[in-house]
Amino acid sequence: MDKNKGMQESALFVMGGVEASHDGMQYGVPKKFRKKKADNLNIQKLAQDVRAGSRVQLSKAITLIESSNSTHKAQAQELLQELLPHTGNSVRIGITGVPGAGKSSFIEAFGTMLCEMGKKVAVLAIDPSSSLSGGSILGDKTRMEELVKKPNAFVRPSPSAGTLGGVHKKTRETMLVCEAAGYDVILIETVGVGQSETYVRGMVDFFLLLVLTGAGDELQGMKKGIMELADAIVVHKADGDNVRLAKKTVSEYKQILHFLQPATPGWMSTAMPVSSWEKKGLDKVWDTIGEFRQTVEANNYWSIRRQNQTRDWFQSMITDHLIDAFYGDPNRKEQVQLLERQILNGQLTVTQGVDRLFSDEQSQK
Ligand SMILES: Nc1nc2c(ncn2[C@@H]2O[C@H](COP(=O)(O)OP(=O)(O)OP(=O)(O)O)[C@@H](O)[C@H]2O)c(=O)[nH]1
Repeated sequence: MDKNKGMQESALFVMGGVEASHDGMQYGVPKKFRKKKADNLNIQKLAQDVRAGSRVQLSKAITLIESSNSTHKAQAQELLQELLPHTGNSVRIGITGVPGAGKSSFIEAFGTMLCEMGKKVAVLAIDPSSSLSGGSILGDKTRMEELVKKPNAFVRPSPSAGTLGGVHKKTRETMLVCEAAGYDVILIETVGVGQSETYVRGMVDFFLLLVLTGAGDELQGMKKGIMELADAIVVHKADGDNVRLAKKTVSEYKQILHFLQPATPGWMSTAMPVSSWEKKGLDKVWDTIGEFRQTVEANNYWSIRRQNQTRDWFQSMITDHLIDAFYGDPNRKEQVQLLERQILNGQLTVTQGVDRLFSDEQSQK
C-alpha cells in the first residue's frame, strides 16, 4: 500500500515537472530532446522555488529525492548540488520513544511553540497509516493538526514500512532540502525500535528520548543503549495525577544518566517533565537545546559532529551505490538464485559462492 502511494507521488512529481516546463511547443520536438530540456529547466526552477519557500515545491523535491527511479535519482543529485551551498543552518533534532509515548503530541506542541516564537519548523514524521507506528490503517488519525496549519511549519510524513522505524534511506537528503528551504529547526521522528535510533543519532545534533512516568519497571527494561544516545530525556504526560510521579521519574532518570557514558562529549544529559496537553515544560526543552548548543560549540564538538554526519552520509551513499550497481545488473537475481541453490545442495560453500559472484563481476569488466 505504501509502495503504491510512493509510486503515485512519484507520478505526481513527473506530472508536476512537465507542467512546470511546458512551453506549448514541446510536443513537436523529438522526444529525447524534449525530455532533457524539460528536466534541466525543471531542476533549476525547482531549486529556486524550494529556496523561495514554496511548500508544494518542497514536497515535490522530497518526492524526487525519495524516488528509486534512476532518472529521478540523477535529477535528485543535481537538485542537491544546487541546494547544498544553502544547507547547514538549522538545528537538527531527533525524537524517539516507544509507540504511545506521545511523540506526535509532543512534536505538535513543541513545533507549534517554536512557530509561535517565529521559527520555521520542518517535521519529518512517521506516517500514521503505517503499521509500526500503531496508527490506523485507514489513516483516520490526523496527527499534528494544529502544527500543519502554521504557515511556517512543514510536516512531511514518511511511511515506516520498509524503513528503519520511519527513517527513510533518504531522510538525510530530505533534511538538507528543508534546510535549503530556510527551516531553522528540523524535527526527525522515529519509532523506538531496532537500529533506527543509532541511525538518526548519526544525522542529528541533538537527540531527545520520550519516556513515560512511573518508569520503575520500564527503567529496568529500557535498553541502556538508547539512553546512552540521548542528550535529554523528556518524561512525558507530566500532568494531572501524574505530576508527582513524573518528578520522581525525572530524578530516577537523572541518577541513571549520571552513570552512563555521555551521548555528547562535554554535555551532561538531563531529564525533565513535560506535558504536551498542558503545554508545560516545552520552553525548558528549547532552553536545554540552546544550552547544549552553546556548550558543544564552545568545545568544538558541534562542528565535529557535523563533520561526522557528512562522513556517515558519504559512507552510506557508497554502500547505496554499490548495492545499486550490483543489483542493477539484469542477470544478477538469476545468478544469485543459481548460486544459492548450489550452496544449499552442498555443491559450493558460501565463500565459494560469493567468490564466484565477484569473480564473474570482475571478468565482465
Ligand atoms: N496525559 C497526557 N496524555 C498525552 C499527552 N500527549 C499525548 N497524550 C496521549 O498519549 C497517547 C499517545 O499519543 P501520541 O501523540 O499519539 O503518541 P505517539 O508516541 O506518537 O504514539 P503512536 O502514534 O502510538 O506511536 C494519546 O492517547 C494522547 O492523547 C500529554 O501531554 N498528557
